[in-house]
Amino acid sequence: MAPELVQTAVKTTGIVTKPATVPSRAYVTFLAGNGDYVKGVVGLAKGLRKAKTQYPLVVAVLPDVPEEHRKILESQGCIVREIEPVYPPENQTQFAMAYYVINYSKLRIWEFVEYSKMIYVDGDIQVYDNIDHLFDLPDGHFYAVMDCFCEKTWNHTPQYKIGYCQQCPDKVHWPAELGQPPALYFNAGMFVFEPSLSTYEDLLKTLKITPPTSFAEQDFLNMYFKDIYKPIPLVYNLVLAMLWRHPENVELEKVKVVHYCAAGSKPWRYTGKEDNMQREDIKMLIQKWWDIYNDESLNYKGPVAAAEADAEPVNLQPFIDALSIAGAVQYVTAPSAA
Ligand SMILES: O=c1ccn([C@@H]2O[C@H](COP(=O)(O)OP(=O)(O)O)[C@@H](O)[C@H]2O)c(=O)[nH]1
Ligand SMILES: OC[C@H]1O[C@H](O[C@@H]2[C@@H](O)[C@H](O)[C@@H](O)[C@H](O)[C@@H]2O)[C@H](O)[C@@H](O)[C@H]1O
Ligand SMILES: [Mn+2]
Repeated sequence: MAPELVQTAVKTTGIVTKPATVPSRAYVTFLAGNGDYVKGVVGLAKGLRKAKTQYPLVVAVLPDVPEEHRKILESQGCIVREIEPVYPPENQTQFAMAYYVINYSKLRIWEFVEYSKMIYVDGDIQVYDNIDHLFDLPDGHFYAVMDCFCEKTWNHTPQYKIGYCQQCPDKVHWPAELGQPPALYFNAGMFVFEPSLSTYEDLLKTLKITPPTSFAEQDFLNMYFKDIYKPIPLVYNLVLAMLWRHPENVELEKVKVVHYCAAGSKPWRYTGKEDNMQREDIKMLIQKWWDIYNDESLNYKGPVAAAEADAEPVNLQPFIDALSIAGAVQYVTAPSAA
């Protein structure tokens, strides 16, 4: 696959720069641990195939992802790349919800400079329609969908306490005495970005002097990209809580990307017991995820098989004859046995 070849070239020269080649694009996700998130990534790989994306899926794996899981992902056509964990400033992680600290490691994807543009998606995201057109968005910006502040995971914030949410800024106005309303804030489960070594180095340098906060790398990325962030429609990352917090903003039949981030909504762990998990739309979306995960016709068939599946059989003999007559090709003949 071209990206891997480019990647090898970059590694061989040792000079990691943006190769002056045709822009290369890929989806990228992040996998940590030896648990069941690997099912999320398998589902994502099959969903992207069903949506007929023309780009590969790179999986940035932490060292604790077992070889068996890596093989499963490679068998589904994923490009598996090991990354080192990224930890926030020493002994300050108590400010971030422990569950989220591992997500700082997502920052390593800015180092994937063999790709000119990437779309990051969490492993608990499913892509139900082709979104390749997002790669054509103008460079120089950070594209992501706005988040919602109404779930109790936000109960430590002033906006939650006064009932303010950017999804409905006219419902509860931001009080002047609190100063400026919060800048537009994106959900970091899906975003369109340009890998860059200078940005990567600056991200890590800035992280070293930025105390962790509740939503860990999501807060950090919102702070870092505040000036170039451009919201994109929620059809590109439906944060499930929007269904019960802001139903007036959701046209479910138009949604292209679903983010299973609400408590209890990870399809591969779904029990239906948590709040909102018995909703008909939630049950439909869980089934929709499983239909893709269980669809064997969506399994990766390999580059050759895939090419053969589409190509007419070709008789290469006339081509070889023409080449040998023209003397264009000096076939290396095996040395005589004598
Ligand atoms: O044990 C874990 C936790 C998280 N992740 C990865 O980190 C992402 C962010 O975590 P999660 O989606 O659970 O956060 P949420 O979007 O639910 O807040 C996941 O989608 C996975 O890609 C993982 O691979 N293993
Ligand atoms: O590490 C912080 C995480 O923050 C985000 O999840 C949050 C956010 O969506 C809140 O709005 C929800 O209330 C909450 O449940 C959910 O976990 C990203 O989806 C995830 O990838 C990751 O960056
Ligand atoms: Mn997620």
